Amino acid sequence: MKNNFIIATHNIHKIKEIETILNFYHQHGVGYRKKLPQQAFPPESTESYEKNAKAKALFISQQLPAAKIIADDSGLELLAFPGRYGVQTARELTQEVPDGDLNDYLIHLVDGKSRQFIMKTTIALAINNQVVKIGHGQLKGTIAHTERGVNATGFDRIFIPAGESQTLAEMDQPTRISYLHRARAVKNLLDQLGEANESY
Ligand SMILES: O=c1[nH]c(=O)c2ncn([C@@H]3O[C@H](COP(=O)(O)OP(=O)(O)OP(=O)(O)O)[C@@H](O)[C@H]3O)c2[nH]1
Repeated sequence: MKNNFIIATHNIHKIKEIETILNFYHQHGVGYRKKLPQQAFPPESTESYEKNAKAKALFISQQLPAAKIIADDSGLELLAFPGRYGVQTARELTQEVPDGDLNDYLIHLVDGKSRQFIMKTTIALAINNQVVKIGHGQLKGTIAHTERGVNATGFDRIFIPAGESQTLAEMDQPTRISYLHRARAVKNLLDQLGEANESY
């Protein structure tokens, strides 16, 4: 069955990526701004991806109770800096690199150190003010020495999945999607709903 999901986030890049991922799995999604005026989401906690994803999904579900609301929380974990980023990635990176180039910053942050990272996503589905499913996804790999690839933007230009030599942005779309932390979380959620099988 093709589901119509509403994506609860203020991040337009995230909306586009989740729309693409859902289409890849023969599903459909649009940002909440297609249904509601812009909202001020409650502040995120520092405790867990799951708590933040649930809070964002429930916040929009309260206003659109009949809809299937999905929200994710994602974070970067670096082996070289175990205490940094993670659930606070958006806040910490915004403070450290206010208007700058995040990729350039990360490339040099790990110079001379372990370049290994894990990107994690937790995605929550809320319907009628209740969280009904939680999906998880992660990608392990290394941070490239320079940005590479034109098939995607953002971290995809510096993330090299473990066992690969190309960045995500150098890969074709099906291969790239198979590695994306957010796509893996969406797939995990759809699997739980019985909506994503290998025949797609
Ligand atoms: O290039 C990227 N590709 C990605 O795939 C990705 N995933 C996360 N991030 C970064 O991590 C922060 C936390 O993300 P986050 O889940 O807290 O979302 P957010 O605060 O931007 O939006 P919202 O969903 O909370 O409204 C974001 O701001 C980005 O700096 C990414 N950057």
